[in-house]
Amino acid sequence: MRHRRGWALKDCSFRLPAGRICGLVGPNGAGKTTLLSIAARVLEPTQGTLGLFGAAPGPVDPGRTAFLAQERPLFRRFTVAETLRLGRELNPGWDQRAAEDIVRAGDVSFDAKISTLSGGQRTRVALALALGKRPDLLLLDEPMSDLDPVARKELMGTVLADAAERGTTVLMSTHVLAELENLCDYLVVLSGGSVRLAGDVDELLSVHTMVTGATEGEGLPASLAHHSLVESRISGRQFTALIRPEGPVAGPGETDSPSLEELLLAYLRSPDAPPLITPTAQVQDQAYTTRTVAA
Ligand SMILES: Nc1ncnc2c1ncn2[C@@H]1O[C@H](COP(=O)(O)OP(=O)(O)OP(=O)(O)O)[C@@H](O)[C@H]1O
Repeated sequence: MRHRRGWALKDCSFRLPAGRICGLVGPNGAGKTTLLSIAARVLEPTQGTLGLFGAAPGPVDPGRTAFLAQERPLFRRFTVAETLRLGRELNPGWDQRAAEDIVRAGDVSFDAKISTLSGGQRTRVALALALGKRPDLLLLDEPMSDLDPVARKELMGTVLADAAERGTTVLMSTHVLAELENLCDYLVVLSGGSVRLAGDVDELLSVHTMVTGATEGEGLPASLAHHSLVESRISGRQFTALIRPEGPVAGPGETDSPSLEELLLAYLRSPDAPPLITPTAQVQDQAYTTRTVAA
């Protein structure tokens, strides 16, 4: 996706298997909203293609995708009840009860006008609208940003339970790294419009190792040079490094598995680290990658 100021997304190819809950992480301006908007067909990419639901790129039933956009676009003059009614009339597979349950759980009045709702309440209604559609693909742009901690847990629990029951694929951007651990089983990290990391969370964690120990001289131990270095920090005479081992990790220092938050922080701090796209996340079919959509 190219804007007048330059590329918002470039060399951005990955595959998200069906039924996975995928966290989309990256610094401000990395291209997360752009990617979600392309997936939701709100934006047409300048180049490249998007394939949905295992089909070759082409028209898809818009009812199969729901998008919770960052600005939560709702009609301000509608009441909550009218908003849900709109959802019901526009979507053949609409589930009124599921949508109402989400609104009710937040004690939001069905008679309240959207313009009078708080940011978090608006997010709740927008999420009710998205989940009421019963989508196969749920695209969430920073769903937790204006929710209080209790509402976050409750609503993300609803999303997860719903996805588990119906096999929904979820792609969710967030800056709340600590909470991703309990939410996602798949991950895409963007930086500068490109994919830095993509794949199954367990697989990504298993191919990385944290090493800590005493520095050699003032730097990292020479033995670490045999591995791919993602990030290292030196504090006094101690170092901490996140590596992708290229064999057994020998030499001084203790090794440990990184937490998901440690893994993500290391990649976010080091945009020049070598990218890693695991085999399940690689695009196999050339048709998905090269066709020019619009001049
Ligand atoms: N309509 C536009 N015109 C010009 N540039 C744009 C436009 N929309 C987005 N961009 C640029 O594209 C890049 C990616 O923006 P995007 O909103 O996708 O980032 P993001 O990862 O969602 O950021 P954030 O975490 O701040 O929400 C940014 O550099 C942004 O300035």
